[in-house]
Amino acid sequence: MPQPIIELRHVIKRYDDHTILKNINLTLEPGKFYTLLGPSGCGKTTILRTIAGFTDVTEGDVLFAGKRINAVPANKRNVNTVFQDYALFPHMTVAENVAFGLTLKKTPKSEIKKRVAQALNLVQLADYGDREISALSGGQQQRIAIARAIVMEPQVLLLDEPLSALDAKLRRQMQYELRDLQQRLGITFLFVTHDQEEALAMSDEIFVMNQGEVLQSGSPVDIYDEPINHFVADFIGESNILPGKMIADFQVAFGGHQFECADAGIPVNEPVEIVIRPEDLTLTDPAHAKLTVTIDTQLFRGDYYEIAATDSLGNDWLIHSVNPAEDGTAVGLTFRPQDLHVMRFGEKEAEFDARLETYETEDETRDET
Ligand SMILES: Nc1ncnc2c1ncn2[C@@H]1O[C@H](COP(=O)(O)OP(=O)(O)OP(=O)(O)O)[C@@H](O)[C@H]1O
Repeated sequence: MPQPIIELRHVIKRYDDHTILKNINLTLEPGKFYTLLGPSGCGKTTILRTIAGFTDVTEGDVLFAGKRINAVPANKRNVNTVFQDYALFPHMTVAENVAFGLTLKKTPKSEIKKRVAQALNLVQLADYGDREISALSGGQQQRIAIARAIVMEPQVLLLDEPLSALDAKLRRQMQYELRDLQQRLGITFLFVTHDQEEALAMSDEIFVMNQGEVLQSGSPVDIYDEPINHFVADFIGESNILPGKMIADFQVAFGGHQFECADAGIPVNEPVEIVIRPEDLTLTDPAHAKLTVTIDTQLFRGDYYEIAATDSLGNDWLIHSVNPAEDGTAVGLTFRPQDLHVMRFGEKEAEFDARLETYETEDETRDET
C-alpha cells in the first residue's frame, strides 16, 4: 500500500456532553475518490473539518503524508474545501474569485493569470473569467467553487455535499464531471453525501457512517453486495431484510424454509438477518418455488415494476421485475444462493472481513472440487 495521504487515528470529537465522532479510523491513499456516506447529523462534515483544520479533535491524531498535523493551522495544510453553499464572493468576477487564494499568498500576477486560466479550463468555463458570479447558473457556480479550490493545487480536495443544490439532471452530469476531474488531476477527493446512489456511482471507496461511527468501508460493489449490518443494507439501496437462522455452513433458514447460501463461519442455530436485493428476485410459478408470496401492489418505474408482496409468515417483500404481476395472486420467488447475504447481529467490521475471506477461499475450493 502506498504511503497514505490522510489518516485519522482514533479520532474523537466531543462538544460538551455530546460525542460527535466516536473513535474514527480512516486511511486515504493518494489519487483516489473517497466518499463519506451517512444520514444527516452523523458527523460527515465534522470529519471534513478536522482534516481541513477548521475543527480541533478532542482525542486522536490527524496525519498528512505520515506527519501529525493536529496543530497545523488550516491555511498551512495542503488541503482545500468545496463547501455546500459554494461560498463564492458575489461582488467579484469569476477570475477574481478563482484567484483569491493565490492573491492572498502573494503569488506573482503572471502566475496567477496562468493558473486561473488552467483551472477555468479544467472546469470547462475557460471564457467565463470576466463574468459576474450572479450571472452564472447553479451548475456554473459549482464549477467555479471547484476551480477556486483546485487552483491552489491541493493534494487533497474535500467536497461537502457539493451537488446538493443542483437539479437531478445537472447533478448526474456533475457526477461524471467530478469523477473525470478527479482522475485527470490525480489527487485525493473526499466527498460527502447522504445520497447512496451518488456514493455508489462515483467512489473508489465508501465509508458508511451512522451516529459518529464508520460502520463499514469498502468499494461500492463490496458494500452493496455484502452489507455488514441492517443499517448499511437498508441505507445502501433497497433491500429485503428477513430474520433467519444458520442451519450449517452454506445453509440458512428463513420464511419457513431452508435455502442454500454462500455464507459460512457462523455458528449453527445463530439468529441472523438475510438480505436479498429486489432485483435479485425472480417471479415464477408457485409450483416451482419454495417461497410463495401474495402480490399486494405495484408501481411502474420506467424500466421495471416495483412489486410489493407478503409471504405466509407476514414478511413484506419488494421485488423488481421487468414483467408486471396481478394484484392478489400468489407467485413463487426464486433467487441464487450467492444473492442471499447473511448478516450476524452486532458483527464488527474486522470479524466480518475475516469471515468473508474465509468463505471466499472455501468457495474457491468448492468450485475447484
Ligand atoms: N459547533 C458545534 N457545536 C455543537 N454541536 C455541533 C457543532 N457542530 C456540529 N455539531 C453537531 O454534530 C453532529 C454532526 O454534525 P455534522 O455537521 O458533522 O453532520 P453531517 O453528517 O455532516 O450532517 P449534514 O448531512 O446534515 O450536514 C450534529 O448533531 C451537529 O448538531
